[in-house]
Amino acid sequence: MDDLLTSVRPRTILAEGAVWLPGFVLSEAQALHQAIAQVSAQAPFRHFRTRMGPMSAAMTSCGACGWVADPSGYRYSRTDPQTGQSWPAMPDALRHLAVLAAAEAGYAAFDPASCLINRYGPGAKMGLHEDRDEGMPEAPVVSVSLGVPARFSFGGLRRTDPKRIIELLDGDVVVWGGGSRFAWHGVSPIRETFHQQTGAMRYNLTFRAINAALFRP
Ligand SMILES: O=C(O)CCC(=O)C(=O)O
Ligand SMILES: [Fe+2]
Repeated sequence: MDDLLTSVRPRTILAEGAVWLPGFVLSEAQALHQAIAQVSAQAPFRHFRTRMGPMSAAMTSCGACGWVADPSGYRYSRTDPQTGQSWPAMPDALRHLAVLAAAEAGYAAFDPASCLINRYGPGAKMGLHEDRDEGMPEAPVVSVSLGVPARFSFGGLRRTDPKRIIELLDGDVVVWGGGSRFAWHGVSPIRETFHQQTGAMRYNLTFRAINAALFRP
């Protein structure tokens, strides 16, 4: 079955430096779910409030720093503002898969400092944006999808550039770096469907190398 799906959904270059690896982590989904449960037991999922209101995706992080947002802006922080503690360490299984996926996409020696975990329920989305706050333009972003499908838009370096829309399924990985490191991307509202492991939820993990000079307390 895996082989069939893999042949029907071959790896695809989305743009220069951006590769979609369908099903790349499917066989490790169980370990990924365990890692998410372990991280979120220490650093619970929460909906950050930005200037625009609460985000529809719930988030948590692990690693040396985590992504945080409040009405004053976005940043990477060494501590979880909700608990006042350091973010949980990045589980080895997560780091290992992210490094493997990066290498598979042509990025050797990827060293992620952080993994941001997004949890999307039905209707949750992520508006078009660029991942710009990492200060490591040479390192890619490695994005892992689990659970129900998502329509992912992947564009160019200008917000208005044409977008490719792909359906990300359980176990899919997208890696973007090089000429696509600052490509605009976003997630359409999640449709109400069911997945054996996650119910109505979709999880997305993005692994990022981050310049330590940018970590805030
Ligand atoms: O959920 C996704 O597929 C993308 C998430 C994303 O772009 C981000 O967390 O910056
Ligand atoms: Fe992003």
